[in-house]
Amino acid sequence: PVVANEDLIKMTQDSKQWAIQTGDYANTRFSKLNQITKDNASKLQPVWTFSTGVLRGHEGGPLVIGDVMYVHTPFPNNVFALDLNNDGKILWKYEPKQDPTVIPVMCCDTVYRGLAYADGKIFLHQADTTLVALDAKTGAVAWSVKNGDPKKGETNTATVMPVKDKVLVGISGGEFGVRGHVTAYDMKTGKQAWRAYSTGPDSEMLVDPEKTTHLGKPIGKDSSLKTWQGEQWKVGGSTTWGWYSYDPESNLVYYGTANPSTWNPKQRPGDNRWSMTIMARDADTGMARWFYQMTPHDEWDYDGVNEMILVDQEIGGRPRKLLVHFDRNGLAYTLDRTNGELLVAEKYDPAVNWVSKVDMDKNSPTYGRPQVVSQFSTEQQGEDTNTKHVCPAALGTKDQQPAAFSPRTGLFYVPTNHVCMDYEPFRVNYTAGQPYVGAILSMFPPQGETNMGNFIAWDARTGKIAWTNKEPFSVWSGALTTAGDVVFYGTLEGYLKAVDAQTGKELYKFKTPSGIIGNVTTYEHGGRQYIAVLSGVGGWAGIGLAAGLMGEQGAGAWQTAVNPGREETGNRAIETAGLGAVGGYAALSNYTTLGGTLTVFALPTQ
Ligand SMILES: O=C(O)c1cc(C(=O)O)c2c(n1)C(=O)C(=O)c1cc(C(=O)O)[nH]c1-2
Repeated sequence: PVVANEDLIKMTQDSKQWAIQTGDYANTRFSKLNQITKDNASKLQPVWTFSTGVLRGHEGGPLVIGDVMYVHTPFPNNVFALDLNNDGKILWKYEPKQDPTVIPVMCCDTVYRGLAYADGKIFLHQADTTLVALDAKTGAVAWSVKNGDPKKGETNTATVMPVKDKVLVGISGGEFGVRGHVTAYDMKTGKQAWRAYSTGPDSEMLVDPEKTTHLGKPIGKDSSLKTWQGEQWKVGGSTTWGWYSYDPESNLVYYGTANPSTWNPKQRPGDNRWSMTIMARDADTGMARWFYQMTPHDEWDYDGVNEMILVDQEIGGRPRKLLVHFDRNGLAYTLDRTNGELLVAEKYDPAVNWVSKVDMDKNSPTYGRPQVVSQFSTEQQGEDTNTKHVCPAALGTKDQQPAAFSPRTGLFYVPTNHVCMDYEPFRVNYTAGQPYVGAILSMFPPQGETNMGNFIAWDARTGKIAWTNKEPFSVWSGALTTAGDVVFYGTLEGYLKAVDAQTGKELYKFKTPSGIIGNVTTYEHGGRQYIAVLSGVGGWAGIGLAAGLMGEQGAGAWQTAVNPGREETGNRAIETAGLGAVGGYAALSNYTTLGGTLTVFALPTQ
């Protein structure tokens, strides 16, 4: 057996540090720190700031390891080690040289969801898929390896997941027909240990047709190949650009796969397995234990990559080991994480309309499948037909912005999008390294409403919303919850907000220099609790600002680059640029502008 990385597990249990992007292996984003409480949070103040020098979208957050904070930037993926004993003085920086031609191959801004730490090293997975191990003390390169090829559309935005003696990484490029995979590299040397594809032959997917299960049944031989026409799985997307969780007890890693390519469902008949799937794999070998495909034969771009939150709660009086997942498709799933049994699947936004419900009858032939409402089926409405008012929009009821869980309230705190879309699929041909999208989109709030976001509290045992805070825009920032019964999140206009975990009541807000799409973190240093967040507007929702697509010229350039032969013109060009985000989030430019800044908050000292 491999020696467990006890070190990192211990560090994630020490709330003074923030040792992994997800807060802990279970992805709860809960901190035991309790100096800041719901009774004093109104007194919070910004106490220090740091400019990253980079303008585009800043996702993820800083790590705190001992007395050092590690801050990353989007492309070009600079890394700063800051001395917390010396007002954030720069101890070292690492500035990788990357070919800028990777920028137009990134679908949804040049974001990076943050660094990882293990074994005295900082792990950086660059936009161009170079994975680098840096000495945490000096910034010297220990090793580096290439995980993909941007010339084929392969890029990276996800963080690295260190598990035991390996680091696990995903790949982006679903909008370029990239075939998704997860790859494990040896932590000490960078040598590849295993790679598990999301689609294709059993041997390349690391599945056992008899032992790997789907809803309790063996997946059988060639389970992926049988659900694609011909060799479409080779350019069928199902990338792995989201968050990873790990359960040391079972040694299973959990993550989700993204949309099948193209976005035109008529072009790829079949269930397109295993796109849109929650996967549980053995961390040492990569062998799959169980799968659950949430959206077979996707018709809306509802990537299944959002975080899997591992919690132990009682359901029906019985303690269960749960996996809770807020999917892009608008359904929140509660599963038994040991075997993939489906326990709860409910809408976490009442606006969701493409699905009536998930079939929960174990004896039904459609068990576990969403029941699609034909009016909102982009396949049934047909190619070159604009299917109107589908909710949620392609960016989902939630996208990459991770939720948090408090064991004190038993509730999940979920940053959400409250956005609908019109979706017109059209025929595209595959060319390596070129956009392979095949749909024209526009986005807007649900009919009769104006708010494009909600921040909600969710009970995963019952599948019910506990409370909702309306937000003018999608909440694209990851939540944090603490033992002080406070929940923190950022908004696209740039506010850092603290709310009461029980009621959602707003306790504090502060407008940072730019829109927030980063994840809120906390740490303790010198006996004081700090709250840290990166601002810097961007991501898919903020792509209009981040990539300069707002005006006619910017939108026009986007149309030629992404929709060649199917360019929209005039107002419609602006409305549909950035796959609908430019029009949908146009009003954001009234509130904020670009710029990467770290802002750190604390209570005043007496
Ligand atoms: O299919 C893919 O490979 C892929 C990659 C990414 C990415 O790497 O950021 C996003 C998406 N898809 C996507 O569908 C999406 O909504 C999205 C939002 C964001 C973001 O950071 O704001 N990235 C991505």
